[in-house]
Amino acid sequence: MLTNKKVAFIGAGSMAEAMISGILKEKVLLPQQIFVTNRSNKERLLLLQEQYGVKTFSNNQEILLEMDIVVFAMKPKDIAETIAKIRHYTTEQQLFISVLAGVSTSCISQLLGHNAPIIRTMPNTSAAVGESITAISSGNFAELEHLNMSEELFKAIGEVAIVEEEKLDAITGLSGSGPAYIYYLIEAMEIGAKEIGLDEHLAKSLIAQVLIGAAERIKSTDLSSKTLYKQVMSPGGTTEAGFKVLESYHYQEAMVECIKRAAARSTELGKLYSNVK
Ligand SMILES: NC(=O)C1=CN([C@@H]2O[C@H](COP(=O)(O)OP(=O)(O)OC[C@H]3O[C@@H](n4cnc5c(N)ncnc54)[C@H](O)[C@@H]3O)[C@@H](O)[C@H]2O)C=CC1
Ligand SMILES: O=C(O)[C@@H]1CCC=N1
Repeated sequence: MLTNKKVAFIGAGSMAEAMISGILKEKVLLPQQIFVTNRSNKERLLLLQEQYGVKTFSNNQEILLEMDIVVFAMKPKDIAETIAKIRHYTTEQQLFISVLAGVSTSCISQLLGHNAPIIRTMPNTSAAVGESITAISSGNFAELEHLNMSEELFKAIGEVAIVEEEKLDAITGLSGSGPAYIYYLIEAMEIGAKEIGLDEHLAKSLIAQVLIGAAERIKSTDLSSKTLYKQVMSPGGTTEAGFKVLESYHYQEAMVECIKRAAARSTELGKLYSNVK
């Protein structure tokens, strides 16, 4: 479906790079089908050009008219300004894909000023190792073919879940930001490991395998997470002793509130930066 399609990435940050590297690794697109632009950092574009063989462009927005798909990969705060600059080089025949937190497809439609199809998505940085979970939703004016094309693109960087757009803010708070919560946990486990005298490299590999094992387990069983952690916990044993400390710090409540706050922030970002009610 993506054969001969030209895809432009507007914004060459970490998310765009994670996507580009996965897409090329899986040969979903060839380097010459990918065009990337960034606001100011020319070195960044050069680096992507050298590393991935993709084409880059700047100050040449006319080239956008040749694109079949335009991926918005800048920060939400930059969406209105970006679209104001490029909208004259866009058409209703193109597909627009957004990875932006919070920004709705109706907002993007209004900023574009025409009825091009828009797909809103929420990947995560595990895309860099082909393990993103990307939620994709069919937004304004999008047909099944646009959803299918987007699905093909995002399957290159991991798994895909097709959802309704109204779920996207919640998903952003859970799985878009999710890798950061896990890395924070890992950092804490690393500090703990050091304090009990374990070597840094050994600790890192132990922690990584604990996470991989737990993730595989949760995917392959119908048992609840509660049952799984209870299976680890022997009465009067080590895990129970550790859990008592976690409970005294309200660890679980903190994570619940963290996810709720991140999801609410996604909604706020949409309102803050869209300039559209
Ligand atoms: N980093 C993450 O974990 C995830 C990020 N996202 C979303 O992806 C988007 C990008 O995030 P990151 O890659 O982390 O940000 P980033 O800050 O690394 O990259 C954004 C890039 O966009 C460029 N940019 C801004 N305005 C532009 C314009 N008018 N034209 C061309 N380039 C422009 C900036 O110069 C910057 O290099 C955000 O909207 C974020 O909500 C979504 C899922 C996960
Ligand atoms: O922190 C953020 O706003 C972005 C969206 C999801 C992950 N990173």
